[in-house]
Parts: sequence; C-alpha cells; structure tokens
Amino acid sequence: MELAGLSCATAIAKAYPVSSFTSGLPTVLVICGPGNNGGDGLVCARHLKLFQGYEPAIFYPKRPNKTLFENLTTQCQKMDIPFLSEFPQEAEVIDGAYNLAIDAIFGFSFKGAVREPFGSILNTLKRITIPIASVDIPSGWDVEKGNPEGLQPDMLISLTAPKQSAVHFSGRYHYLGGRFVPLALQKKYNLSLPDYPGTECVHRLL
Ligand SMILES: NC(=O)C1=CN([C@@H]2O[C@H](COP(=O)(O)OP(=O)(O)OC[C@H]3O[C@@H](n4cnc5c(N)ncnc54)[C@H](O)[C@@H]3O)[C@@H](O)[C@H]2O)[C@@H](O)CC1
Ligand SMILES: [K+]
Repeated sequence: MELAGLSCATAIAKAYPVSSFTSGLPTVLVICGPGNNGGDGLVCARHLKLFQGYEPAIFYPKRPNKTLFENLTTQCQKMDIPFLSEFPQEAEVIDGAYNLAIDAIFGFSFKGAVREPFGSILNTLKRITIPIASVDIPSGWDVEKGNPEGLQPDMLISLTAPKQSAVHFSGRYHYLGGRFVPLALQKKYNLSLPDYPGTECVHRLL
C-alpha cells in the first residue's frame, strides 16, 4: 500500500506539477473509500504533502476499524492534512476550493449498486469541472466492463497491472504504478508488464 500510494502521488506530480496550477494554492481533494483503495488514497495524500507545494485535504467518511487504516489516518493528521467533516454537496464549491480531485473510493473489489454516502459523492464528482485522478479504477466502474454512465476521470493510475476496464478510459493521462511484482508472479500469471525506466515507480502508458 505504501508503494501503491507513492506511485499515485508520483504519477500525479508528473501529470499535474505544482507549477501547472495557475489559480491560487495547489489544493487537492482526496476522497477515500472504506477499503484498500481508500488506504492508497491516504498514503498518496501524505506523499503529496511531502512533495513540497501540494495542499491535500481528505474526505474519509467510512473508516474501517483496523490498525492499518487508523495508523494511516494518524500519520496524515500529524502532518496537518485536514480531514473534511462533510462532503461539499455543490460541485461549484469543490471547483472553487480545489484544483484537482483524487478518487480513491473504490478499486477492484467494488460490486453491485453504490451504497450511500458514496452514491451522492459520486454524483457530485460527476459534475465537477476540475480534473479527477482515479486510483486503480474509476470508482463505480465494473472492473471488467467499466461504466459509461460513471465517472470519466482525466487521469488513471493503474496499480500492479491495468484492469480490463482500462480500455474504456478516455482521459489524458494513464500511468502504471506499483513496481513490486516479482518476476515469478509475472510469469505465473503471464503478465507482460512494461519496463519501468531507471528507478522510477511509475510508467506512463498514455
Ligand atoms: N491486493 C493487491 O494486490 C493490491 C491492492 N491495491 C489496492 O487495493 C484495492 C482493492 O482493495 P479492496 O479489496 O480492499 O477493495 P476496494 O477498496 O476496491 O473496496 C472495498 C470496499 O468497498 C466497499 N464496497 C464494495 N462495493 C460497494 C458498493 N456497491 N457500495 C458501497 N460500498 C461498496 C466494500 O464494503 C469494502 O469496504 C485496489 O483497487 C488497489 O487500489 C493496491 O494497493 C496494490 C496491490
Ligand atoms: K478509485
């Protein structure tokens, strides 16, 4: 999860460098879901804060009662990353306060109809005009079929390997992150992963 979150922050810093935010502070809204995708979001927020300049804020409405996630939350709090107590209902409020949204709500374990509060959150995110960067899979997408009615993010950071639904991604930036798959596993599952350049933890696919 540390490496996945670091990959996300690194890819985001490449696609949206601090210097590219022309209006005000480089504020970033990170929306974290209840599973490991949300954990990746917490780690990503922490690394963005460590990359000088970014001003992340986190919305984390459903927090699992597990030490891992409690520790990740504490780390963010101790780094003075604010946690929002409510999600802005108006898309315009998000557009006015932030320059980028990071969707770390659901990953490959999402299934069925979206339950609240995430249905309302996704509906608001569909209306914002600032770019959205999705961690692993755009939230609300079927892992294989995608979701033509769902979020259409500007950026996708596929972790470990792109999921089948990534063929439906129509945004500007697609990165692969998570440079941690041992060769034996790549061979076992017949994965043809691209070579990561040098010591990079991300590889740009699009
Ligand atoms: N396992 C791995 O190999 C790796 C996993 N990683 C991350 O872990 C993610 C998968 O994490 P998880 O398996 O924890 O699952 P997710 O984070 O995809 O989501 C599971 C959570 O969402 C909830 N949920 C599912 N469907 C829902 C619905 N319809 N409405 C509301 N809530 C719903 C579940 O109750 C559960 O709490 C990946 O997408 C990726 O981001 C990465 O960190 C890289 C490595
Ligand atoms: K996601």
